[in-house]
Amino acid sequence: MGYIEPAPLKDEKNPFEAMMSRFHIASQILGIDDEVYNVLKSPAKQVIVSLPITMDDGSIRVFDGYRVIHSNILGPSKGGIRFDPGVNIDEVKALAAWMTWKCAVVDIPYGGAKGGIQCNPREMSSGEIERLMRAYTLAMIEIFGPDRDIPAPDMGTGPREMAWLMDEYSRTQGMTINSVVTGKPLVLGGSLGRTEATGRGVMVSALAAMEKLKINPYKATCAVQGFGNVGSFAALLLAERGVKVVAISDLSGAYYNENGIDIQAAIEYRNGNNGNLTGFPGAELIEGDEILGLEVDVLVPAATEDVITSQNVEKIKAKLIVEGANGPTSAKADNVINEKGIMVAPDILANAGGVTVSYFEWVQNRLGYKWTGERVNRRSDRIMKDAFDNVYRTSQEYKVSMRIAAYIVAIDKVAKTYKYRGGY
Ligand SMILES: NC(=O)C1=CN([C@@H]2O[C@H](COP(=O)(O)OP(=O)(O)OC[C@H]3O[C@@H](n4cnc5c(N)ncnc54)[C@H](O)[C@@H]3O)[C@@H](O)[C@H]2O)C=CC1
Ligand SMILES: O=C(O)CCC(=O)C(=O)O
Repeated sequence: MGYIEPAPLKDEKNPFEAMMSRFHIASQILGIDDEVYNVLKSPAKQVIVSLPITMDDGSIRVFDGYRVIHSNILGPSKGGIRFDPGVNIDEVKALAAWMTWKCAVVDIPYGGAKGGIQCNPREMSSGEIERLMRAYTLAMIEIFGPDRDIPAPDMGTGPREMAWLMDEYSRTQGMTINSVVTGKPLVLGGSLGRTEATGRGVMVSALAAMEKLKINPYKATCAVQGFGNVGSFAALLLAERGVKVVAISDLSGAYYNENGIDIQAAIEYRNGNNGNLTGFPGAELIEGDEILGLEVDVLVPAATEDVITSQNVEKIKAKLIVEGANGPTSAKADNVINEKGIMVAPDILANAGGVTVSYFEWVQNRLGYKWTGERVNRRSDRIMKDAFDNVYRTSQEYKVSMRIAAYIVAIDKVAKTYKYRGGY
């Protein structure tokens, strides 16, 4: 490959730039040719829609909706839908590309996509959210499809929203097509294990990394930022394996207990408290950002992008970072982390348990058959562990960080597949 200037990092907190900077480094190491580089860096399709919704008070509000398909080289594109006030096109582009790399790292036959709506679901009624989800589905009717593009949950969405999407899509087709979306409720063809899957994959990655670092889980401490789907299950499953989770956090603040937090109690509290930890009595309230600088063995950022940046990376004391969130670490912070010798199980590896079980859900829907939870967990654990070992081996072989190694594994697979397919 001829020398290609890396996209200059104009804005450290721009997730697409962060993705591109790692993509560039790994592509250079692999020496992929210019043609493939240019194909892989460019999202295949970007769709932006305006969604007028009748609110409960009778007024009409217009929401911006996005879907970006980064690549369908490995198969139909796959990726979640985010409901958050911060959603924007650069974020969705980065998240879509990360899906491409993630599916390749765990070797499942999907390309990458992501969608989102700029909205605040915490301030909307269930009826307003349902109308928004159905309008978004109709606007994307030409994009979605069980062999084209298959959405799933992400921040701010869950099984309820996926059920509405499946129903709206099925109405337009005149029959029930449950394989158009994953992360559905069990009664609609959801898979056992999908709700916990991303957190479970984080736990498997964390234990695999602790083994390499010779950290005994029964003597280890951990802090988990974000207490939604990913963070709460990661915390619960790590605690079940002996790790002392001393801190958790969400948008309401961070909660610290040096003796370890009862995670099951925290989940029950959150579920009965409008989905957040405000007033959680099992720990002391500390400043939200303090969670990143705690004296712990393992740090699990499981909230959102760019929480670890050049501004706060020096404060990190953990020996291991396991990224439950997508893009929690900025590209600038990577250098400091590497200099400090902190191991990172990167997002495109550590949080791939969710899409892995989404794949199992899609397979089950297409077979019209249900797997047991035991089968789902056994197979996803094996995929996650094999992927971890592969990325670790690659990092040793190329003498690079686990993050760059994960990109090398992914780009190599997608680039080779592109070459075999040819004809572009
Ligand atoms: N749900 C899934 O299956 C997957 C999610 N992810 C990623 O994991 C991350 C979290 O997603 P979910 O758990 O699904 O979302 P969620 O909406 O269920 O939970 C997000 C949690 O993070 C908290 N949060 C948001 N911003 C925060 C901040 N600045 N500081 C502290 N806490 C904050 C929220 O209060 C909430 O507790 C996102 O980056 C998402 O893209 C990655 C793979 C799959
Ligand atoms: O389950 C899926 O298909 C995608 C989940 C997701 O959006 C992600 O891994 O970031």
